[in-house]
Amino acid sequence: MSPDALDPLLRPVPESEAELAFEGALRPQSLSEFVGQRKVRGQLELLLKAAALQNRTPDHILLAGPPGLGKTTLAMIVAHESGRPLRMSSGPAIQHAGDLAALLSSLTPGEILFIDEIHRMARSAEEMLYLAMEDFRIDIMVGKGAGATSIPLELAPFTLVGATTRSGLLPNPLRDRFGFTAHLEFYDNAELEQVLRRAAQLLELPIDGRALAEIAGRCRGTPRIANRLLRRVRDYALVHGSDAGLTAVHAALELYDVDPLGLDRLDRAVMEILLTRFDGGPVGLNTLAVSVGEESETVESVVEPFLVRIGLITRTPRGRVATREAWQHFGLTPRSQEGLFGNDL
Ligand SMILES: Nc1ncnc2c1ncn2[C@@H]1O[C@H](COP(=O)(O)OP(=O)(O)OP(=O)(O)O)[C@@H](O)[C@H]1O
Repeated sequence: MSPDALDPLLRPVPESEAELAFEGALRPQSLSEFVGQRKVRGQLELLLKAAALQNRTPDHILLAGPPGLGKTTLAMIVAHESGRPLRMSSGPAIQHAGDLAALLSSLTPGEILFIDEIHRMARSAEEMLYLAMEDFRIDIMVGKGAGATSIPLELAPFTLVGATTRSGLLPNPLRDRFGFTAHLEFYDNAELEQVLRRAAQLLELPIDGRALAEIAGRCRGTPRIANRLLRRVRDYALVHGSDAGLTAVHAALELYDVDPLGLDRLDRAVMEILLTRFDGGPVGLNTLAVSVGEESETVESVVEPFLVRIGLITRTPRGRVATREAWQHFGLTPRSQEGLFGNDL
């Protein structure tokens, strides 16, 4: 199952044209509008200013972190702040070195090239990218076998902004060619309230602070989910002719099955299997993924980072282990007391 198949309300990727338009309308345009990630903002600001002062293309940038935390938004901001055009592509669209060659050779001088999910690019294209990033040059192979020759092709200088939810999957030579890697973290509740306040203003939705705080606490530390929950609360208030207050928030989130911790169906499935079938672990990630009928990549990049962050599971050398808080949250009791908690291992 891909992230597309997750709970429609909480899934990390947009599901429709309407959703994309909604996201687009709420996207911050500048670093100063971008909420949270203070360190990353400061680092990017310095990098862009230095490039502007030297009148050169900014260094290549890698944005790493779970879905929905603002990687695409930051790529757009980099282009906007540096006054350069933006070209957008994605790893899965680059299946052959030829796809990448066509893309790179069509760039205009100084263009920002955004490659989302860069870890999913074809291996042959990755190798071509090394040279392109370093020397703004590629070698095009013509012919096959003994008669094959390579023709060098000069490229216009460009800045690559790569985004990945799995930076560990990138080969070192590729990772090393980025001048700067930003690791995006989950947002805290105060930051999410700020994201929500800004979105409510843009949507012209009157909503009080307690309602915002309640949504902020249930959106998996993720701005995309925060905005999506806000939209459901707005729908609820509209249909019921009510205020978008705490009552509407509770009713809407209950209707959509959003857990008080913001856990979605897949989070809950992973936790329940870990607690009930494996008695709290330790258990390997692949076994967990197979048990919930999910790909390991989705469990590792979408589910696990959040569960670790809120302290429901810990990673140990022997596998994933449920914490004391996990047993409490699910109202379950461990079968045996021995070696159950991550802290005790
Ligand atoms: N720091 C932020 N401040 C305000 N809004 C944000 C912020 N980060 C993300 N958003 C909002 O969240 C939504 C999702 O952000 P974005 O598409 O940039 O995430 P992403 O990390 O690229 O996700 P994916 O990995 O799934 O492509 C956008 O609508 C954007 O407006």
